[in-house]
Amino acid sequence: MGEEKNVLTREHAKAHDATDAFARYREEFYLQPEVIYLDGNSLGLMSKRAELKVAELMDSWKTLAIEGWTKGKYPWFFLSEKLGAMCAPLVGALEDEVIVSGSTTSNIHQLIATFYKPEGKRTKILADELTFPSDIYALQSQIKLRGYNPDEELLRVKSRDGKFLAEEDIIVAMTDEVALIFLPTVLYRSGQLLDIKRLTAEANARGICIGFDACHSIGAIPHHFSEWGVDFGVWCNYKYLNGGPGSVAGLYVNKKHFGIYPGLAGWYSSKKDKQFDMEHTLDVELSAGAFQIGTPHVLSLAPILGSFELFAEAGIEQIRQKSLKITQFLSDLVEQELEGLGFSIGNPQEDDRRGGHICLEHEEAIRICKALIENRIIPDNRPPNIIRLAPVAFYTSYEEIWDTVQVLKTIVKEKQYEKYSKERNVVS
Ligand SMILES: Cc1ncc(COP(=O)(O)O)c(C=O)c1O
Ligand SMILES: Nc1c(O)cccc1C(=O)C[C@H](N)C(=O)O
Repeated sequence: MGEEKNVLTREHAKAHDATDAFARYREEFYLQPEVIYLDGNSLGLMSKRAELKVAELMDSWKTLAIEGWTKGKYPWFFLSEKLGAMCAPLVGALEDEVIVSGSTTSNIHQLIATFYKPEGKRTKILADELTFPSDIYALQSQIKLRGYNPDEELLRVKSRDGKFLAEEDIIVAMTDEVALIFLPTVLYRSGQLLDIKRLTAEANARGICIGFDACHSIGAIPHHFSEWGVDFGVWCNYKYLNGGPGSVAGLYVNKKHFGIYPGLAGWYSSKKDKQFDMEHTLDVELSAGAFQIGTPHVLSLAPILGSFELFAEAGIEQIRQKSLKITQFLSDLVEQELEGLGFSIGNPQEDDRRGGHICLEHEEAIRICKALIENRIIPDNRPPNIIRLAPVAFYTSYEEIWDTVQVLKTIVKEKQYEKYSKERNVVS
């Protein structure tokens, strides 16, 4: 006799919520009434801490004006570095290996412009065919700027199944023609978590510079970039880090590269005590701060200040444990409650192979998403057939997960989705 699996019920969800150490953090966020928000992998919710810091930074502008650069509770001139130090534990780096600056894509440009050094036969950039389009556009344009043809120099490791990447295939592609490797930590559609440590070791062994786009892992998964020898990393702060729409992004550069001249230099690349000498010779900052360009977006930095406080209090390891438990609960409920309704789980099941969102596959993904939204459950969808559901440690309850799966069952059983068009929304 096979082991009888316990049937999960709403009572199980309630029991998990009753013992969830993160339940108390829900009151730290503005939860929309009667809404189950599962799109934190695209845009995180506003926290009351974030709101407070925006008010404080606005007040510093009001009361200090130009003196706000060096006076007040959060002197603006040093704010990017302060936030970098607060973010460092989330990527496993030294405080001065991280800076909060730019946007994800502009930081990709900055770091590829800095570290892509095509020479002789070593001219290729190794990426992958599943990576986020903005990453590819940035890589293509950077290759063109060097006078090379991206069709020849940009390599994209193929997926064997259209969902996942095999580390073996990536390693085989690390030939002596590769000048730089740029990969996601977590794939934005399938939620696959790559073996960053292994890939970095293999790249280092071959003398190839390797960087990662950590948009879908930072704030949900612990990293040890510095210890692993990762050369550089980029990420946005508006997803799991709840920094607000369009919030300033983050980047990491390993200390072994300190002193390198930034590919995209500006006066904020300068050593702090030299910047206002106004010399035409840039005295490059000996930290990740060298990869800033211009004046920091102070009011967009403000919410991140509040949000990072919550991460410091909660701890990324504890956040990951909640995330693993609640995404597993969602997966188990999908298997139990949605059998025979055309759904499949599209992300890896193993804890050490999955990120913070569940990739739920269905041929009617777009229309089911529209029906979920009408039921006030907020996911998003991605081609070809993916509904992304991201339970977030800080503000998602187990009972919300139970309710979500019940609504999914009703939407499909009653064919509620049939009333919607098959076209995706302009922003999805
Ligand atoms: C993996 C990944 N890389 C890059 C981007 C682009 O980021 P941004 O628009 O902030 O430059 C996103 C999200 O939009 C993303 O998910
Ligand atoms: N950056 C976004 C935007 O400017 C508008 C709407 C969504 C986004 C996102 O972050 C999408 C997200 N990176 C994704 O994984 O698809």
